Amino acid sequence: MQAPVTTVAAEHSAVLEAKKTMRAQIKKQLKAMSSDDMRQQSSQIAQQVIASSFFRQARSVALYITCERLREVDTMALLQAALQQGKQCFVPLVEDSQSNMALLHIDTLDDLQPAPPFGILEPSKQQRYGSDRQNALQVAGGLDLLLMPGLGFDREGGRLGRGGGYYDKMVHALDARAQQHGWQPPWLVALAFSQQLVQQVPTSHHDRDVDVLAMPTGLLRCSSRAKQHL
Ligand SMILES: Nc1nc2c(c(=O)[nH]1)N(C=O)[C@@H](CNc1ccc(C(=O)N[C@@H](CCC(=O)O)C(=O)O)cc1)CN2
Ligand SMILES: Nc1ncnc2c1ncn2[C@@H]1O[C@H](COP(=O)(O)OP(=O)(O)OP(=O)(O)O)[C@@H](O)[C@H]1O
Repeated sequence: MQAPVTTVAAEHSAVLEAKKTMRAQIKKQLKAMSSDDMRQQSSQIAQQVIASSFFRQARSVALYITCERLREVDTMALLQAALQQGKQCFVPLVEDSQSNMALLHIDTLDDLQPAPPFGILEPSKQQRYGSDRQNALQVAGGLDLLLMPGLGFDREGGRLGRGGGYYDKMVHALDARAQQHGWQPPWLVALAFSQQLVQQVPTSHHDRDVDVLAMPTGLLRCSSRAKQHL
């Protein structure tokens, strides 16, 4: 039987409220971290990822470019390793405030420039010679690996983002394309400081769990696919 609309709406607003509260709590924890702690954990996380089978085997990788203000796990060492190993690299370009983001191909760090309002480095839409950059939804065979940011995570792979819905929407599109062609969906790997691991994050129906949580102490295999194949 379908739940009455009012119950669904009440449940929805309870989840939104719980997300808001948890975002505020985790932001406080992140603010309390020293730069040394952040640097050290970021370097340990990068080492774990670089040594992993999902990174070594990936021909195409999408990853966010760390923003100091957002106090995220630093991805620079991962981007450099991926470029050096000849992997195809894709990074986010926010298109609008309706959860639309593109993951665009870059060849070098010089392809990035700071974008308002947070100064996050983003690729230009076009390459130097005017041609459009390839987008992760066009990779032949599908994207292999998506390294994701977020605020809070749990051992089951639950992920609490910043509320923009950008990654939810992108993952949905990547999964749909993989399914349409009978390809493996990309490995979803979230990068997390130890301060970001919580008992359980509140989730809505559109939130997709990640496969792996990369933490300074090791890789947590969350999904059954990760437990079986990694
Ligand atoms: N490094 C990085 N790049 C990314 C994301 C991200 O989370 N991290 N995004 C992921 O979606 C997209 C950008 N979307 C964003 C959506 C919301 C907020 C946001 O609300 N930020 C702050 C406000 C910080 C401030 O004012 O200093 C917040 O969390 O309160 C930031 C980015 C694409 N690129
Ligand atoms: N697949 C989707 N298509 C369109 N809108 C979506 C999709 N997934 C989520 N959204 C919208 O995005 C908004 C924010 O969702 P939510 O709070 O779960 O974001 P988040 O997971 O914290 O953000 P992000 O995915 O960018 O890290 C919601 O209003 C939701 O309706």
